Parts: sequence; structure tokens; C-alpha cells
Amino acid sequence: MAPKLQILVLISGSGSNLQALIDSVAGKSSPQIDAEIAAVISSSTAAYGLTRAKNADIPTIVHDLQQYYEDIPKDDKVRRREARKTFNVDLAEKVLKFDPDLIVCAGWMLILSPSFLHPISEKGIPIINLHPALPGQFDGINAIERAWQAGQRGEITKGGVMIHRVIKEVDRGEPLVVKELEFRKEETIDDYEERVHTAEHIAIVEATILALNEVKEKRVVLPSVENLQLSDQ
Ligand SMILES: Nc1nc2c(c(=O)[nH]1)N[C@@H](CN(C=O)c1ccc(C(=O)N[C@@H](CCC(=O)O)C(=O)O)cc1)CN2
Ligand SMILES: NCC(=O)N[C@@H]1O[C@H](COP(=O)([O-])[O-])[C@@H](O)[C@H]1O
Repeated sequence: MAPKLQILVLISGSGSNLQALIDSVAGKSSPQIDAEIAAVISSSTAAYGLTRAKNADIPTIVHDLQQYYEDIPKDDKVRRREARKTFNVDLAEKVLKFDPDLIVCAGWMLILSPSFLHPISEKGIPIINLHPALPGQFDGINAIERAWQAGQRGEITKGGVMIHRVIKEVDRGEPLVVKELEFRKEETIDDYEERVHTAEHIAIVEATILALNEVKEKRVVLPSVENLQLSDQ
């Protein structure tokens, strides 16, 4: 039996999308992800997602940027930039120790710099990210609120979520899964956000399966010459 593919999940908060992945891997929801979650790395010690991971017996690591900024004055831009680079280098090292087949950013709220992206790319490990807006819309943080406000102003007629490949340019990677949500008149932001999260939980599982299938396709093992000779007999 081939060993299961390994997913490493990056989080920063509640982890409801991580929970969607955990439930799918465990076969508690459909479609089922045919892989294991090797580890969860959180950028915050306070992330409830850490509890979700521990409840599922998944190894957890906290990789806290603030620890890298300790003793560096806020106005010392040079040292903070250096500290941020070290944060990314160290994050890549921690991730690579698990040798994942896929990295999923499930509410990871920090920009991943080339110091992280390059070593990961060198190993050919794909990274995907969940973003609560449509391609090209509201890159960055607070996208749910920004989309809802634009909808309320009539500037856009729909919002949605996407799972995209992670590249250096934030939220500009190729979309893998897109779920559109029509804005509803008089809908509160809380009600819109609830629809967004529901869509996220579906999209992140679908996109993870798609990305893992791409990994499997790349790993197509050609039959050995002996097998071919046998099959010719
Ligand atoms: N290089 C990339 N890094 C990340 C991507 C990406 O596509 N390319 N996606 C993001 C996730 N994300 C939106 O989906 C996102 C998260 C956070 C930020 C951001 O501006 N973070 C600030 C801190 C914000 C704050 O806490 O106030 C920062 O990193 O300094 C932008 C986009 C994950 N990373
Ligand atoms: N730009 C990234 C971003 O805004 N990500 C958002 O963080 C939340 C994580 O929720 P969760 O911790 O419950 O999975 C999700 O709403 C996700 O779209």
C-alpha cells in the first residue's frame, strides 16, 4: 500500500477551515481527502485551531513572529526586516522537517516572503491559500468586510471565496476553486460572513483534493523494465 500523502496546514486563528480538513481526512465529511495532516503550524499561541489539531492528535507548532520582534524597537525598520526574514527562513526549516506533499494556508495571516517560498519551491512543494474574496478582489486582510461593504454600496453584485496557489504576489496566484456568493439586499455582515465560511469549508476540501491529485499525477511511477518485459510475454 502506498504511503499516504502528507499535508501541512498553516493557521493563525479559530481553525474552522482546519477542522473541515480534519473532518474530511477522518472520513467524517464528504468528499474525503485521501491524505494525512502531518502537522499544524500556527502563527499565534492563542489560535483555537491548535486545540482542534490536538484533539485530532495532530502535531502542532507555534511559530510566533512577535518572538522574533522582541527587544527590537518598532521604529528599527532594518532589524525588524532582518527579524522577519529569519522568521520566514525558520518557518521553512520547520515545515521541511515534515517533508509535506502539500502546504495549505487555512487562515494564515502573514505574508510569506521569498525566504520561505524559495526553499519550499526548491523542494517542489505546492502551497495553496484560502482567501475570502473572488480572484482579483480585495487582496489582503479584512476581505470579507471590504467585499460586504462594496456590495452594500452597489459597487459589486457578488462576493465569494477562492483557493489559489500561493506565489510571491499576495492573493494573485492561480485560482484552483472559486465559489461565488450573490449579495443579498439588507443582509447583515454577520449573515454574509456565515455564508462565506460555509463556502470556505467546502472550497478548501475540494481544492486540497485537486492539489493532491496534481501531486499524485506528478508521482506517476512508470512500470520497471522487468514488468514491461513480463507483460509482453
Ligand atoms: N506570498 C504570499 N503570502 C501569503 C499569501 C499569498 O498569496 N502570497 N496569502 C496570504 C493569506 N492572506 C490572504 O488570503 C493574507 C494574510 C495576511 C496579509 C497581511 O497583510 N498580513 C500582514 C499582517 C496583517 C496584520 O496582522 O495586521 C503581514 O504579513 O505583515 C495579507 C494576505 C498568506 N500569505
Ligand atoms: N487573507 C486570509 C484570510 O482572510 N483568511 C481568512 O481567515 C479566516 C480563517 O478562519 P478559520 O481560522 O476559522 O479557518 C477565514 O475566513 C479565511 O478566509
